[in-house]
Amino acid sequence: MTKEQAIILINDLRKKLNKWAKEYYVLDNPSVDDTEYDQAIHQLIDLETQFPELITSDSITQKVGGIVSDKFEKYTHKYPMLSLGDIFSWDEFLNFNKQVAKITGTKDNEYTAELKIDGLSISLIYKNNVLQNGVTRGDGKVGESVTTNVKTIKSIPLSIPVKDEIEIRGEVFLSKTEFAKINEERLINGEQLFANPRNAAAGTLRQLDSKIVASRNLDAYLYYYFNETNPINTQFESINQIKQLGLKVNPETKICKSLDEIKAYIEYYTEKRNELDYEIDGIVFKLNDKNLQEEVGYTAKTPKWAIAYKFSAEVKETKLLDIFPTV
Ligand SMILES: CC(C)(CNC(=O)c1ccc(Oc2ccccc2)cc1)c1ccc2c(N)nc(N)nc2n1
Repeated sequence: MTKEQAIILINDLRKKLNKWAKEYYVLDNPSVDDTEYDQAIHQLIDLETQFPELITSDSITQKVGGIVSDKFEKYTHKYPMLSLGDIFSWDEFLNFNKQVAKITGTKDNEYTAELKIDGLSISLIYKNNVLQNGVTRGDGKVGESVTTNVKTIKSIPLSIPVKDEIEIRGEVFLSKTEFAKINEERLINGEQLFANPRNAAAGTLRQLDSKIVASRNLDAYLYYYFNETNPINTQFESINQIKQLGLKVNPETKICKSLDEIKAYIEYYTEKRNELDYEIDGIVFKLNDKNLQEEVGYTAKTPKWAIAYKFSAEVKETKLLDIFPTV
């Protein structure tokens, strides 16, 4: 095969594989079966092995990991990764809304409601269409560059169809199903078990061997979009834009236009959380309008236009007999 023929084949395979990967890992709606996908990826790997000069950093073959780092480089966030104030009751939410109303002039504020995934925060920097960096939150100002590991997360695309420099942030997590699989394997190998999906995700993302990271199916839901060139006016539109770019957003996200809708959302997910295949530790409410967000402003560490409504820590049912077998 000539190099020219290989270039045509490689580009066709990459286009197909990127589309199929997005359908499978982001939209959870595959259009081809695993066999067809696996055949195409092996054909691409063979071609890239024959013509290594045709390998590009955003080729899907680069998502399989294999680089072992000795440490992670520090990375200073262009904008701080802020944290959230916590509340634990409906009365506290009413008080939060009252504080916001002092600035916005109305108690009928429009909020987005977003599930608070129990994972770890990540910041993705794309420039010239390509994923340049994946950085942990760290202390909010300086994080660790875990780009090699982030690239192995199947639902995070290595390229997006926009050239601007864009920062997309969200939560990396392990599903309950994946967490159980990993701990089962560790039990068989006599390794120490992870305490919960959050610890397992954090331990995995900070693995120095990206092959191990690729073997554990980390996932991510993104919720923060920042594009200096083309800013977006509402939080809900930002999430839509993230989705348009081919990244994964949480499908339970809604706009709440009244206190009744907010109360209903809280009640619904307080029950429904046990049915989700990922752990959540609360709900994040954000003033939807970005101009109002800037008016309400920030404290040193948190926005004053967002709040985390935390669920009471799950009380694991423990039977008395488990504790006092002689009872
Ligand atoms: C709201 C924000 C704190 C993100 N926002 C920011 O980090 C942020 C950072 C600088 C901003 O603007 C500034 C720029 C320069 C200086 C100061 C602020 C604005 C927002 C946040 C934090 C955790 C979240 C979580 N676990 N789940 C969901 N669903 N949403 C979350 N949202």
